[in-house]
Amino acid sequence: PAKPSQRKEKAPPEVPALITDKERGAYYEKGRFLGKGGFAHCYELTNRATREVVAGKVVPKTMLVKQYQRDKMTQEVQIHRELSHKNIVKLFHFFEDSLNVYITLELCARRSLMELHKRRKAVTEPEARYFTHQVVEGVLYLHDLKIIHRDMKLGNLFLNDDLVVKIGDFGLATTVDGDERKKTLCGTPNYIAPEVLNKMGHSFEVDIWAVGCILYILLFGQPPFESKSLEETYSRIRHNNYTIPSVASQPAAALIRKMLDPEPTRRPTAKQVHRDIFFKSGFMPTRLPVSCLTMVPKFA
Ligand SMILES: COc1cc(C(=O)NC2CCN(C)CC2)ccc1Nc1cc2c(cn1)c(C)nn2-c1cc(Cl)cc(CCC(N)=O)c1
Repeated sequence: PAKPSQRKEKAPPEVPALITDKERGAYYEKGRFLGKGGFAHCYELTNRATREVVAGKVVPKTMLVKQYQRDKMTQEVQIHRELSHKNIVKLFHFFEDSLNVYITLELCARRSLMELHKRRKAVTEPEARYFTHQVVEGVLYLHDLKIIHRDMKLGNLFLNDDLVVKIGDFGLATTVDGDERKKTLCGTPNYIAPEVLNKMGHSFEVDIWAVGCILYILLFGQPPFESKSLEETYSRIRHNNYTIPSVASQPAAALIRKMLDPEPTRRPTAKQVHRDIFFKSGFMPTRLPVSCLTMVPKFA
């Protein structure tokens, strides 16, 4: 068997205590480990000069030996670095040293909607409106720029100290030229749309499908097509086999049904979702207390 040092995806990167961005003459002190995803490990990095704390994604160059791996990372950064919106994680810098490639990103100190979901399960409808509305504003910004995220999921919806939602991880994102339908997707989105499974070509509508899954989980505490096995989940997606609990409000049920329409062209655009009656059909908080991370809020 391969020696541990040769085992590819498991070896954590060798990360120097002081990380140097030679081109900019910037130095970062490595802080605590925040988590890992794909080939990347993420740490809190403190800029030595400004004392600003950022999220630093570190990818060992040993993971980027094949050209397609380098190309994928280059595309992720090329797309992400151009973005500037309150509901999109900011990408600050991208640099390398002899061992690793580094990406510095906006630190979201309250982690992501995944951790909130694990702790709270279903949240109140005002909270679901609050979070989903911000996700839709971020998706609207991306779609206006002809960018499809393609991997919208709770773990990629980061939360800062004010519980503002920030869409991150553009590892599966792509740009659309004209009316083309994308034929390939290298990776496995979490809330995968039927047209991707059926390889019928896909476009912006896959992000709307994912937002439908996200709203469903926030309101009902579990994914709409959740099953014991991936095959069973895929079968339920192909058959559009899900139910909306009777506790759902009519506007919530109607919006979810539209976003989870098996026919992509019948799904609402991000603009139409943004204007949907669901966001006006009840209280929409302008901000949330951090206590929402752990307990049901008492709205005055
Ligand atoms: C202070 O900010 C954070 C703290 C934590 C945290 O407390 N993680 C603990 C660390 C200790 N272990 C035992 C439990 C998780 C996690 C994430 C934080 N912030 C944070 C993390 C961030 C970002 C912004 N902000 C961005 C952008 N990309 N990533 C990013 C990148 C990777 Cl490769 C992996 C993960 C972990 C998955 C997750 N959803 O937590 C995140």
